Amino acid sequence: MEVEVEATVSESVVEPWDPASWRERTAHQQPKYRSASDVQAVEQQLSSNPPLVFAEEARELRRQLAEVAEGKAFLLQGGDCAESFTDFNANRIRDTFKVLLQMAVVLTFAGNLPVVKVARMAGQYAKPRSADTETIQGVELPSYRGDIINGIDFTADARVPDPQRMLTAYNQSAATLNLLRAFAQGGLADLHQVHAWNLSYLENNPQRDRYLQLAERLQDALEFMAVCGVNSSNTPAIRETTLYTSHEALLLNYEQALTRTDSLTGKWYDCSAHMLWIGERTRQLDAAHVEFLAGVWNPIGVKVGPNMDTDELIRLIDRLNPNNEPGRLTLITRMGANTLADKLPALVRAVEREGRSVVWSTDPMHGNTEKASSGYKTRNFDNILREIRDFFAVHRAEGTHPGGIHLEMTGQHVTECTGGAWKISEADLASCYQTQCDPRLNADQVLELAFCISELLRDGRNGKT
Ligand SMILES: O=C[C@H](O)[C@H](O)COP(=O)(O)O
Ligand SMILES: C=C(OP(=O)(O)O)C(=O)O
Repeated sequence: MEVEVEATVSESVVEPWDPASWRERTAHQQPKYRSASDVQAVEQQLSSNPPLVFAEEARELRRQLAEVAEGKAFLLQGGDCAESFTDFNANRIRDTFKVLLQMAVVLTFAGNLPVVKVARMAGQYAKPRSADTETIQGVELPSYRGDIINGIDFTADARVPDPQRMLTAYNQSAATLNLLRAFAQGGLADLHQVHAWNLSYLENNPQRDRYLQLAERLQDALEFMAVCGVNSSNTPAIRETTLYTSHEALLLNYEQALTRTDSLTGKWYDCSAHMLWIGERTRQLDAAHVEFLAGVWNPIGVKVGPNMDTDELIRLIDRLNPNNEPGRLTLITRMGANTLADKLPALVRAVEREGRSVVWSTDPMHGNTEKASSGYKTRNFDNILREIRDFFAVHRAEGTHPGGIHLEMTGQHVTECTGGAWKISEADLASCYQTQCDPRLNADQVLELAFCISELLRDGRNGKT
């Protein structure tokens, strides 16, 4: 399934960057399409389609992430493990939008820091896999690699990579982005709505009282401001928000086709999303994904797993952010609750020693995947929380800023991760297990986590470690 294009360019040779220069490198985790001419036709179509985002928006996100790098803001990044073509509807988009915003309100209020909101949405359609094939009851088929590549049904036909899927992903991303922009600017994000949201949404939530207390304090603050003449009609900051989009830049044919020169600055931007990241399986220094993202000016992220060593990290940082610009690069650690406290300090010290400016964010999901006895892939809430707590503790000890969190989550009431206040057990997983690939936190678990993180942020503000 995986195409390994021979590497022909050595790391030390500096070639002029071009959106196609990744094709000279080894491209991991790419589909093997049956017809090169069909792929080219789709690429051509995508290249002539309008960009999904505007370069200036990506620059604004970079400016905001620079604030995070300097310890003056916090990054909240989250959304589906993988978006789906069939479960594509307004309610799902709305529910994830709402839960992200609720989290952001909790974190802003407690942390007293602006929260930069970045959704894993409007383009998160491609998945790297551990194995090229999967076997069920003796039948072996190619792995599902995300709806942009092949189908999830376990049939030989569905698993054939189809380039036309890139066009569907583009169209659905455009529609998702359109709705997110409408929600963000059209009144759904009004802080006055916080009460309205939670009444139906949190009805049975064990955290309901804590959330209501916070919402009431927020309401008091808004009423006080209204008395002073500051309200939704004269202050957009109360009525509107900005939610940026992001996804793993995995399928490079698609990313290249959406890469454009910005008319204002003449620089290249990947206009498929505001922020792109490189996954743990594709971050090899001399390979295609690093080559591609090194050349675009979007803010970018890179996953940092437990095997990263300090030299490799510094070389990767220098390759992706050679001018050491704050806001350009987010390091998303995903080490596992049992490993992070051992591995992270050396990496943080090396980055500090070398004077590199990065945003440190934690993905507490990908290092904590386990298999339940029923066979479901799951993650336990306590392990997720433990990795987050250790992340904060390491950064507090090193005097650096625990800058953000990266979650696979949904606004739906799924049962994919065990634990949390509702004590989802392994036996409960079957009742609503809907993910395309990896287990997500559900709406209640996400909100519970937001309260836990808000306490960590508050402790930091009060100087506790
Ligand atoms: O989301 C990340 C990866 O795509 C996922 O964890 C891979 O899962 P696998 O190990 O089942 O292939
Ligand atoms: C594949 C992902 O993560 P990682 O690269 O860290 O495994 C992901 O975030 O979807």
